[in-house]
Amino acid sequence: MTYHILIADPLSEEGIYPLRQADGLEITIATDLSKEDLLERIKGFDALLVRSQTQVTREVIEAASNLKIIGRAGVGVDNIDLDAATEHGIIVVNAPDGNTNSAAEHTIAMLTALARKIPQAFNSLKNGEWDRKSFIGVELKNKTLGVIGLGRIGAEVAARAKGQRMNVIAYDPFLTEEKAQKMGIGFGTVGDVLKAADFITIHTPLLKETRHLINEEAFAKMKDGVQIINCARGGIIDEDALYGAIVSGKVAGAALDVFEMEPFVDHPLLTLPEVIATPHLGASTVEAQESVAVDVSQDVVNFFKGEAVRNPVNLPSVSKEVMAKIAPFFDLAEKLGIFLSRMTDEAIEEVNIKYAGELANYDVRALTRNTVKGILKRNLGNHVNDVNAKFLAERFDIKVNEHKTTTGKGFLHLITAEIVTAKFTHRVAGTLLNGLGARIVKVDDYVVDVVPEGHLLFIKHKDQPGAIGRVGTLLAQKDINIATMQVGRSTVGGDAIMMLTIDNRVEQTEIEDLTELEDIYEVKAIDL
Ligand SMILES: NC(=O)c1ccc[n+]([C@@H]2O[C@H](COP(=O)([O-])OP(=O)(O)OC[C@H]3O[C@@H](n4cnc5c(N)ncnc54)[C@H](O)[C@@H]3O)[C@@H](O)[C@H]2O)c1
Ligand SMILES: O=C(O)[C@H](O)COP(=O)(O)O
Repeated sequence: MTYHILIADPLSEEGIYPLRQADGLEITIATDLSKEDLLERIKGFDALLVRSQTQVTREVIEAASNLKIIGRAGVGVDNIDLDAATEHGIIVVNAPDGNTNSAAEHTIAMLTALARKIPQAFNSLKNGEWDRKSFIGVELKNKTLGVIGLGRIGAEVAARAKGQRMNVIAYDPFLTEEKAQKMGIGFGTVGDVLKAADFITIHTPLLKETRHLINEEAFAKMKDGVQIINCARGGIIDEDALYGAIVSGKVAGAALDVFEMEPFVDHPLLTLPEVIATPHLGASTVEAQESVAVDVSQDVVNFFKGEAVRNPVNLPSVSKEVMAKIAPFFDLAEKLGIFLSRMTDEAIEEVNIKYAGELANYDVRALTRNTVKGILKRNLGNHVNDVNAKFLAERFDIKVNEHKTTTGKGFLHLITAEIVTAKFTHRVAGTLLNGLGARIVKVDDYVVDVVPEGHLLFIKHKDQPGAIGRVGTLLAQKDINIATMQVGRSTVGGDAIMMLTIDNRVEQTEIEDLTELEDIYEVKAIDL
């Protein structure tokens, strides 16, 4: 099988080495595609790799009928419609760590250039002037740097600013007093940071909550003569408000690497002498480009090899340690879902998944998604996958609940999956037995011991002599070999079940014939 990869923004050739090395991947590099060209060409591709330039809109995703993975060689995924990708079961991966250092260094370069008016002085010199009066700067030492967003880049910038003997104050919703103390910085609300800072640097993602976070109202709270740096995302600062604040003298300078509309070449802000700017170069170093391209390429290779990706954006990421604990249960979790989906033809209203024993100590959301995927597969086939399983469950008004208890109920680990319909509740439980592999150990209230593999028949019947024999005889007449058989009953002469593993898939007519046998209530064929 060959997977087709489209690289639509320039990526480091050294960085895409993992893709070049992998078997079964065919790479097409086509950068600077127009929107129309991308829409036209995307159809044939299984993977799309981009930086921040290519806009992966819902329209693009809808046109991409084969697309399985989008790789963003960088951090920001605001150019990718994540909801559309999730709905279409397309996994989005990024490279969150590879350009942190470069972006932090660029921010410090911008801060220093801004404080000392280096670009303006250089321009003047290039124009044949020797002007030593117009470019009086300010020192960074003892000034306060306000950092809004203290994630990977914000924290690196804060550490470097301390090296410049600046005081740092930060706001981040995840910043605690203890952490701030450890870092040797101050912390407060956004308002506190805006009020205290001589320089303000922004390092948040662009989200609904951060769009125009720095607006007219925010400028009003700042010190007179404040200077602003934005190496995060355009749109976090309201550019019209910034223009007004500079013209009014409130803001003494701004250093911008990112803009609301990129490319950004013809904007009033660029006419102001107080503004210095670079064309989104924060991550543009040899090292960062190689690093982000390697990370994202490796995830694409992992994905097509069926292995876990390291940096999923539209799936919760799971640490290596947790992954090692839960990965052996992936297949069982999905099979419990498939099993349950065959237990009823009614609309499922609720899914409850209970983790007992050691498993309850881990983040098992990936297993829950697998079970939900198994349940939905009956009606959705390959349209459901890990990425969209929970989204699709929500769309069908199926509530999914996860429960955990560390008491193993006699097993080291036990997963019990349950579906609730308007009339019935069905449940199936499974475990992994040391050295023996997966087992289904309970179906509804009946204890069984069945390998979840191949073709199963689940038969409900009356506990009467002859019932089991009649089933065996009919299957023999149809030339269907029984590999294993388990029986269980609630009370003598009451309801009972048979669980058979058979060598061939049974046809619908054969199920109907079995159902017509005396004392047989219900027959379900389950292919795992
Ligand atoms: N200019 C460039 O070329 C360049 C390069 C790399 C990254 N970036 C951008 O830099 C930004 C930061 O990247 P990162 O890797 O540090 O991301 P990160 O996820 O590590 O950090 C972002 C931080 O912002 C915080 N945050 C979210 N909402 C906030 C709010 N309302 N107020 C304050 N803080 C808030 C988060 O809690 C998080 O700690 C992103 O927008 C990314 O796209 C730009
Ligand atoms: O979010 C990012 O990683 C940066 O903005 C870098 O974007 P780029 O890959 O287009 O340089």
